[in-house]
Amino acid sequence: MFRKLEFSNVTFQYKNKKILDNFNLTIKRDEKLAIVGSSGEGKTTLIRLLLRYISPHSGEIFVNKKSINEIEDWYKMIGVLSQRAHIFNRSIKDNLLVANPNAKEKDMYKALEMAGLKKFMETKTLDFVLGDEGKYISGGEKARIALARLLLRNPEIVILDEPLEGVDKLVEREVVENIKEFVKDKTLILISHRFSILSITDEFAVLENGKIVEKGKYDEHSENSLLKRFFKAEEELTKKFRKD
Ligand SMILES: Nc1ncnc2c1ncn2[C@@H]1O[C@H](COP(=O)(O)OP(=O)(O)OP(=O)(O)O)[C@@H](O)[C@H]1O
Repeated sequence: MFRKLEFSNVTFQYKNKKILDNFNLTIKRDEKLAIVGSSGEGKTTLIRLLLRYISPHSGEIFVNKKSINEIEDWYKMIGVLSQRAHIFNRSIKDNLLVANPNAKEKDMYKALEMAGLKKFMETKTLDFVLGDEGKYISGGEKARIALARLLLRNPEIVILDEPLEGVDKLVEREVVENIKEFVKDKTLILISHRFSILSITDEFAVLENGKIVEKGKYDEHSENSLLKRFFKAEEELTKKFRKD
């Protein structure tokens, strides 16, 4: 059972470019944390480290106080929704069975609906073939198939990288509510620029210059923090568009 994830003095660089620099972060079971940072700060790099696609150049990542590399069922524990989900040239059903071979059709329809694909499914059956890399469906639909897959997998730790990518505003609120319900008894790491989804986390960690510079509830962040500047910028943009 997952209890604790710990990045301890992790340093990672691509060629000469340092991305993470003595990075420290602890995430406990059931915590719901958003990682906020400007583009290129290393949020996706963090996910790749967690997936063990890359390894720290120094420092270590611990899961339940053991090295992440020693956790045998790590891939069962975590589920990642990334921006580059792989869609197979098979039916919707097969694309979902990859996540959970025991899933029943009833569960698949429920997961598709929770992921915001109710309307999409009104004209299709589970046998609909998605095409090579999902060429018969839109980018947003691909992202939501990937979300449905994650819902069916039901991992202990959920990592969401821009989960609302391709979700249009009309169903956004519903999808956010569904994700909120889904992660209620799970550990969540969320990366997003969309403010509606950030509301499902309890805490925000701000990534800047390879480190977490602030972590805490919204009110605990300083007035001039990147987090508050992000929120303010979004608010001002909304106001400006309303006016225009
Ligand atoms: N394979 C790679 N080789 C070299 N540089 C890379 C590689 N992958 C990413 N980078 C660089 O590392 C930095 C961090 O990338 P990363 O994708 O982790 O950022 P991010 O915070 O997720 O950005 P965004 O919010 O735009 O998705 C970026 O400057 C990026 O250009």
